[in-house]
Amino acid sequence: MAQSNDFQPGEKRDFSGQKLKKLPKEVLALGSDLLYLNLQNNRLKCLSGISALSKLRELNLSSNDLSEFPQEIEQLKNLESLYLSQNGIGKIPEGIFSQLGKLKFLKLSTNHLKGLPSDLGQCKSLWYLNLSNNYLKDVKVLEALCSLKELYVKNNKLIELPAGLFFNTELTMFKADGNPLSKPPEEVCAGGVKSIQHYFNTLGSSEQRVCRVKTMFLGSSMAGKSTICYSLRKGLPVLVDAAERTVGIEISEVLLGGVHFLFWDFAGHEEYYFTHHVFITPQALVILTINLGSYDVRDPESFRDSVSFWIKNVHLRVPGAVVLVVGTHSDKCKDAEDVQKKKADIEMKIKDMLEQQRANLERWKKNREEDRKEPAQFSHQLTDFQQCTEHNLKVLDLVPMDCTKPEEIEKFQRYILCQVQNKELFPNIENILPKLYQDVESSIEELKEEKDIPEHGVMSFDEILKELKGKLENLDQKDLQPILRYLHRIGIIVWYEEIAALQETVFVEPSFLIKLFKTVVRHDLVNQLEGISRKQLIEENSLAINQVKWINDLMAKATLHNTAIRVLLRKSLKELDIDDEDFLDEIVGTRSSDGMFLGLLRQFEICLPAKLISPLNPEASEFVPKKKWELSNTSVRNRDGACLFPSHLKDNNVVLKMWGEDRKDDIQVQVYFLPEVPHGFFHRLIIKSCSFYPVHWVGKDHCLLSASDRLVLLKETRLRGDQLIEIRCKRQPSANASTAADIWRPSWDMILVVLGRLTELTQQWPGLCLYVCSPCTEDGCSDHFTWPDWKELDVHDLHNVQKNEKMVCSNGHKHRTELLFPKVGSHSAVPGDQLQI
Ligand SMILES: Nc1nc2c(ncn2[C@@H]2O[C@H](COP(=O)(O)OP(=O)(O)OP(=O)(O)O)[C@@H](O)[C@H]2O)c(=O)[nH]1
Repeated sequence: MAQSNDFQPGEKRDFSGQKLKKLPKEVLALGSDLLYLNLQNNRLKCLSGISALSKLRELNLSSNDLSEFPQEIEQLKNLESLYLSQNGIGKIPEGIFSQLGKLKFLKLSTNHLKGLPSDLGQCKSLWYLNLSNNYLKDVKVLEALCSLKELYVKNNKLIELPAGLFFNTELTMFKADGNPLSKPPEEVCAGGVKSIQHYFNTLGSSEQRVCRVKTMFLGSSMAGKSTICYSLRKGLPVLVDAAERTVGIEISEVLLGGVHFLFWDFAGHEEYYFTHHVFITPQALVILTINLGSYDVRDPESFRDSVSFWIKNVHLRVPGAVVLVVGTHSDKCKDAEDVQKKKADIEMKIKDMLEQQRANLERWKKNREEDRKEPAQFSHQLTDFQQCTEHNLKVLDLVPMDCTKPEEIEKFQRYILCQVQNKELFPNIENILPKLYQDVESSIEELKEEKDIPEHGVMSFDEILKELKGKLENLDQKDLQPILRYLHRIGIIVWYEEIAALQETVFVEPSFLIKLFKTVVRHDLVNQLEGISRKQLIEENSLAINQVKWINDLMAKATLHNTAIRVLLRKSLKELDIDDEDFLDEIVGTRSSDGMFLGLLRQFEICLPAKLISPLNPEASEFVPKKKWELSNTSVRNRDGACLFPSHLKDNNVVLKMWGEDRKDDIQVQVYFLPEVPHGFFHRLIIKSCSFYPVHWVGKDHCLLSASDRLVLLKETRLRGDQLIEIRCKRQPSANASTAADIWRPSWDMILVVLGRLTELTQQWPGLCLYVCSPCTEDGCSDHFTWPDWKELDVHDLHNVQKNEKMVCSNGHKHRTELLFPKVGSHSAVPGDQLQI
């Protein structure tokens, strides 16, 4: 790719971000002298006259309003680099690319392309091609691009990839996430070109077609999820006892009409949802179960609890999911008319809710488009909005059902089968897999039966590979990786490759893992503590007096003593009939060493390790008058150890007492969440941020972090109907700071660390869109200053894009720039110079 600085001053022109609607005459007059032209971020709809620039080697037309591919480009026979991303191009006519024999670099991402012209294959020098975010179903033509080194086809509609693409070209970089791929499946592509080549090589003649779909049952407690699950499995109504509540998630497999359904039955209590979201994975069928009998059309709470809570969370976590809504207990409704009334009400409210969310996003997007002053710096915020508005949660019409009737169960079986076989809804339930996949899966089953895999099923990648090699001699690491990724997607195992701390750990028995979590992540934790027997206390060398303290500390400080966790865990493991003492010790741990369970809780960011010495700051050491106060020794583990579970926090009193009043001259950053702050997000942010700043105070939706003389407050709040997390820091001039920017540096350091953690977290919710700004702090002014694309910049850039000493809001209020944006000196604010995102 040519760079603008490869050209002499007279050979290049930059007209980016000038709201141009047509090509400026002065440019066209340059004719064959011009080699480089940058027209990105304008409003161009056509390019009449561009053929005059016959020697052009690089042309940047990204972020314009082109809806048709400009035909005149065919005359720019010297073009080497062409940028056309973020336009609305729907079609490329035949015969253009056959004229562009020198083209090396082509960017066509984020357009509306449904197909590619056959002569694209004639661009034999093309080494970079970006076609991401289009609607392509077929890329066979690219097999002819023998020089191709980098290819991006993310977020298209590709089902199959042509094998020749990976054997005839020089491809080293290939990205295809977000396609409904069945050959090869997405998880093979995630392993890169080598993994795809390996897939096609091993596929050979051993090709197997496998139809499988992970099916997740979500909905409030008592809605009838387990009843449907069991009944579908049996093909007959199975009535579950009302006292029998699902704890955690139950997993089972059912074969219906040639399709394997992996049922994941999630417990309905909202408290359980905190650990559920990590198990809600893409490309699955979601069955949202609603109890029609108890649903009340006049009560907004009824819709919130039984419908919107679930739909909103699915939307944030798996934005492209298909949600099938089923209304159980139709026999408990007054009559058929009542059933229809409730059905119509729920469908209408869902439609309204999704439309409102969409309209809100559009409104934000439009605002951003209108007030973009230096577009290049804000283009990513816009792209985020664009992508969010394109997410399309498909919610199917509600199916009313009486789970006590055999004919309704049969009808529902046929219905879900019909839905998953609909290629529009589920383009890739069929996967074409090498036989090795089946061999590995069967071998895992055998190893379980032979007890070579421990009952808890928690193993390192290397251990599982070693065990499997005993059965499949030639299996190696590169074979196993995509197979485990596939088994994770369809719900047979759990493997969080993307979480650094869990990369090496494979959970071969997901339901066991989930049951363990439910020991402590549950709505009735206080009851569980109260229910501990004397015998169980003695086993952990504890007394009844300890039990009272455990309960009090949980209720007052949301902290659960590690000893109490051990007692509860031992109890639930015994209930699961696990009595192997060595195994129990390994999981439960002892007073002097943490068991595997505590490690898992922390790795999954469910709780924060804490100490119980100070009521304000669990990590701080005790203050004794006249004795030197020392920093707490974090290496002393477990003695007095406990875990903080933020979901049990009831108010913000402790935080507010330390922080005092908000002040007008606080520096403030607002992070708007669209459509909303996901359930459990703030609690995870508390855990992440407090792990970084050990001196902290926490509350229900507030958290205060401290480092040297700085305090940074985070709070989840609402403003004019929008949800946001606000980050504040009080003015605290440092005695030895020489400039105004230096005074604020330590505060911005902390804010940037928090923002880094926050962004890291948002990756778990792909349906989420963030908008970051600093508000104008004048009384009554609602204007704000948009942050540039801070995720993309390093800290120095962030300083450089704010050139002014003062900035003025649209209502004329002046602010010093260092109070609005991180203005750092010559050294970096965050270790490593780059925001750790
Ligand atoms: N009459 C009637 N009873 C139903 C129907 N569906 C479920 N039930 C009963 O409703 C109760 C709750 O059903 P479950 O299947 O346990 O509910 P769940 O959604 O799994 O609840 P959690 O385990 O708490 O998440 C059970 O007693 C079922 O027998 C139905 O269509 N009609």
